[in-house]
Amino acid sequence: MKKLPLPLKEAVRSSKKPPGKEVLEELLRRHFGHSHFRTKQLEAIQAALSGRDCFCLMPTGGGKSMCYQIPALAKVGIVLVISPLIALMENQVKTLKQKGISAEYLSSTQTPQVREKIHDELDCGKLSLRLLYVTPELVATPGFKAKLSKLHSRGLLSLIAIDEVHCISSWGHDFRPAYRKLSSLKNDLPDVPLLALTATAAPKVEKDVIESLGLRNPLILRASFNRPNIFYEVRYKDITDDTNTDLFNLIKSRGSVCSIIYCHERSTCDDLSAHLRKNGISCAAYHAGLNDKTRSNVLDDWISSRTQVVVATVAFGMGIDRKDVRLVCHYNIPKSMESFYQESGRAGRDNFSSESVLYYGLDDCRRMEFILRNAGAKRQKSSTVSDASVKKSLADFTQMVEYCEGSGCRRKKILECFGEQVSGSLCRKTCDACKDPCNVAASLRKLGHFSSNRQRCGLVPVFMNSSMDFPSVAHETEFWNREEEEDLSEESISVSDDEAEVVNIRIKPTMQGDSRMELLQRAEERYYANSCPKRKAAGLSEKKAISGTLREAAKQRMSNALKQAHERLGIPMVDPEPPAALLELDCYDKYKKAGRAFYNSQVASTVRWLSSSSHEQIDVRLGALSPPVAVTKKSNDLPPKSSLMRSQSSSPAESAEPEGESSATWSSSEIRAPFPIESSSEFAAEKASAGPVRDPPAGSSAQRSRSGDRPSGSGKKDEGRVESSMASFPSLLLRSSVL
Ligand SMILES: Nc1ncnc2c1ncn2[C@@H]1O[C@H](COP(=O)(O)OP(=O)(O)OP(=O)(O)O)[C@@H](O)[C@H]1O
Ligand SMILES: [Mg+2]
Repeated sequence: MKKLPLPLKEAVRSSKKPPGKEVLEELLRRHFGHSHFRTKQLEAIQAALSGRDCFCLMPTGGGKSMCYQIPALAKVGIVLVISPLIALMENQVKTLKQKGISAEYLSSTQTPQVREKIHDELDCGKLSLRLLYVTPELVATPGFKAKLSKLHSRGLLSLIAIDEVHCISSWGHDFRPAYRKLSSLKNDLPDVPLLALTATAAPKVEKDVIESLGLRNPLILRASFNRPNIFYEVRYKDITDDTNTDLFNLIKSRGSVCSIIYCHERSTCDDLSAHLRKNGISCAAYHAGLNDKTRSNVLDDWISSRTQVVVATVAFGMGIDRKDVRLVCHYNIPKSMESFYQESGRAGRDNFSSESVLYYGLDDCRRMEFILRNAGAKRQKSSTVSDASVKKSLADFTQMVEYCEGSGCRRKKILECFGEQVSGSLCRKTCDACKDPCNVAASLRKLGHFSSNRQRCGLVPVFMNSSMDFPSVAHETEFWNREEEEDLSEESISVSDDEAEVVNIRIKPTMQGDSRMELLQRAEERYYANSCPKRKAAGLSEKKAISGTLREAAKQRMSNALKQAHERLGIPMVDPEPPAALLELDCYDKYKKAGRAFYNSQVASTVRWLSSSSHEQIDVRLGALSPPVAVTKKSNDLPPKSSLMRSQSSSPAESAEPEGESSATWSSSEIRAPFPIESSSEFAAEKASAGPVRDPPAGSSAQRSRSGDRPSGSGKKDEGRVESSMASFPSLLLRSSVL
């Protein structure tokens, strides 16, 4: 419901003198229901109202938004808020409107009509809009710049607030190139005050922000980074029997509280989420490999409490605005205290007691170290990063390792990393080291034994013991290919940026199947990127291409998920590989043209689906995917091997079984698709040469792999076949093992 303008507000807005504390507190109470300002809010507001530039550093959840929302109510004209995320803008505008405050946002996601209406409002004589949220990309456009100049010349632009301003600095953790374009604001609109807001405390970021924006004699405000309502704890993977079980027990023991679990890798998110769900926890994965729709559904479900736990990469980041998150777990060590603080800080934004639990593992630690080295080495090649920045990344990471491997107060350690010197008594037993020092010391002793045993066994020492100068293994590690997200809209980049997504470091003989597969996949992707121009010619960029190795890895994941489904449902276990191949093929058929991101997303959702579906549901789906089954006397009523080696058909005309195929063999020891898979160039070539309806030669890959190809199950040739709907999930598994 829209509130009538307050007489107070109108008086304040028309006055030339900046309002005093009492008046501002009254606005705070009247519009937001809070009785007093938090630390530094009042100073920031008064700076903005007096026309002074201000750099405001406040912790996550500290109340930065209020620093520009109150000036919008207290001064004539509008406040322009530059924000990196549409989701964030939407959210704030919605909340403000609910409070009767006139606010809008402009973005490409809105309809032309809505945008036009906002522009009309900006152009009209009597402006009622108080806050306008925009992206940095929009601010940089000449059209919008002209609009701002016009508003300014009419005396209607009272403040420009730049939220998440650390995005301007490549030293920050969320560098966003478009923020750089904001540098011209001060020149274009010199007498409009700028309010720069961030929770990123690195002094280098602060300097960079002030210089890049050209802030003039800014008031610099820094609030304490202490989050007294968060309890900090570290658990040690290497001395824990089973981390997944430990994590499950932790979540269970807290009841159905809203939680976030951060992981480095997308596949870990999918698998961990499936594991927790299997054990009865309402849970979903969130990462940049999922399509926009899935991500937005996951977010909606979590925000509205339909899902309790989100297992996410760093893509679940800025703008996640749920205040009652009670538990944030890190399944892998973050790359810096900065990242850890931001992520763990998503707990307890409502100031109620919350927890941060970090699972520290020596392998994770080594992995992250290598990644940081390699990322630096890679960027150095493109000469954008100096050796100093690699050293800085490693130094930042060392702080994180010290946090985990130290026995002192965790809170003190965090605050020291942000330059705050505090006494140990500040914590009041709100971290594991202060609450139970003996236990932490004992864990660290065990970890020490474990680590020296590893070294005796010839494994490389852990980070804290390793030299900063040991030979580079950069070529053995690789970041997740971030560029694959390029086709997402520029405005949603921050949501999709899994910066710390990592893969395993080196192929060791002991490496688990999935890790090996992932590493091989990267190698294959690199190979294609460097040496396969044919793919480009075929119209499939290498960034989007679905490699054979990726498909093998996906089949392996399906196979594991099927095994887990079998355990969960108590179905007799047989070879899951053929049904896994069918499920993978289904994903491939649907998304081969859309590209890798969509394919990965579909694979992940199938794995999730397997983790929660009933026997009947799986049965029906596999039945629909499986080819017709031939009943032959020769094979003791088992279907011929060929029956699992074809895909579905929608066209009876294309259904005749090639004679030669019935003798094809199936080896359960290797993962195989139900038929040979055409390469993308083959696919493109066929597309180019084939007519709309054409029967390819019997046995050709085109005939076998085209989505919809399938023997009819009727006609003379197919006598004795039974329809695929009769093939049940367990029987499919059983059959395949015998075959
Ligand atoms: N003076 C205040 N008194 C009580 N609550 C407040 C006050 N100011 C802000 N809040 C509340 O604090 C919460 C966090 O505010 P806000 O979203 O502005 O934080 P933030 O600093 O922008 O955090 P982030 O860095 O995560 O974006 C909100 O629920 C807000 O209503
Ligand atoms: Mg904020």
